[in-house]
Amino acid sequence: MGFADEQRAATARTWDAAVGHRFVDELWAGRVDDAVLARYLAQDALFLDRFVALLGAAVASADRTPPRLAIARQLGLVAGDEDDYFGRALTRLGVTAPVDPLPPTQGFLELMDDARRSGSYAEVLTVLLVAEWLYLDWASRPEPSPRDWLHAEWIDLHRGSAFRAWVELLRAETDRVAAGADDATRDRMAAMFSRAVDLELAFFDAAYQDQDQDQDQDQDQD
Ligand SMILES: Cc1ncc(CO)c(N)n1
Repeated sequence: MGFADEQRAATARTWDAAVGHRFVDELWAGRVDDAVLARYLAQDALFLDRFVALLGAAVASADRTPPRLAIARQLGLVAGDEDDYFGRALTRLGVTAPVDPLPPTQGFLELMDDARRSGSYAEVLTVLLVAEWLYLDWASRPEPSPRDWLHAEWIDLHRGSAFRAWVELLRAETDRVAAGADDATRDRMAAMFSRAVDLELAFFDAAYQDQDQDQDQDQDQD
C-alpha cells in the first residue's frame, strides 16, 4: 500500500463521514436548501482563493516537468470554469458581498498557508490530494444527476475521467515523494493529511450551522 492509501485508511472514519454527509445526499437529490448552499459556496469562495495560491506553490515546487505542467493546467481550470460557476451560483443565490471565514474555513486557510509557505512540494501535494480526492469520492456516486444546474455543475466539476486522472496524478506524486522523503517529512505529511480530512467534515457541518440563529434567539429574549 502506498502512502496515500495508508493515510486514506487511517482517516477512514472521518473521510467516510464527509463523503456520506447530509450535504452530499441533499446535493445529489437536488434538495439542498438555498440558504445552506449559499452559506457553503460563500465559504468555498474563500477556500478557492487560497487553493489557487496553493496550486501555484505546487507549480513552483514540483521537481519534475510533467507534473508541473499537469498542475498548471488544473490551476487554469479552477481559475476559469470553476470560478465561472461561483460567479453564476453566488449571483443566483443572492450572495453579493464577501463573507467572513467560519472556523473550518479559517482552519483550511491556515493549513493551506502553512503548506504554501513551507515551500515543500511534499506538504503542498498532501493538502491538494485530500481536497481533490475526497471531492472526487463524493462526486462519483452512481446516481442520476440533479436537474438544476446549480447542483449538477458542482458535482460535474469534481467527477469524470479528466478529474479522475488529475486525482490519480496527485496520488502518484504524493506516493513517489513520500517514498523518497525522510521520516520527519513523512510525519508532517501524515499530520497534514489528517488535519485536512477533519476540516473537510467540519466544512460540510458548518453549512448547517446558522450563524444568525444565536443572535436572533438573544434578541427574542430581550
Ligand atoms: C472545502 C473544499 N474542499 C475541497 C474542494 C475541492 O478541491 C473544495 N472546493 N472545497
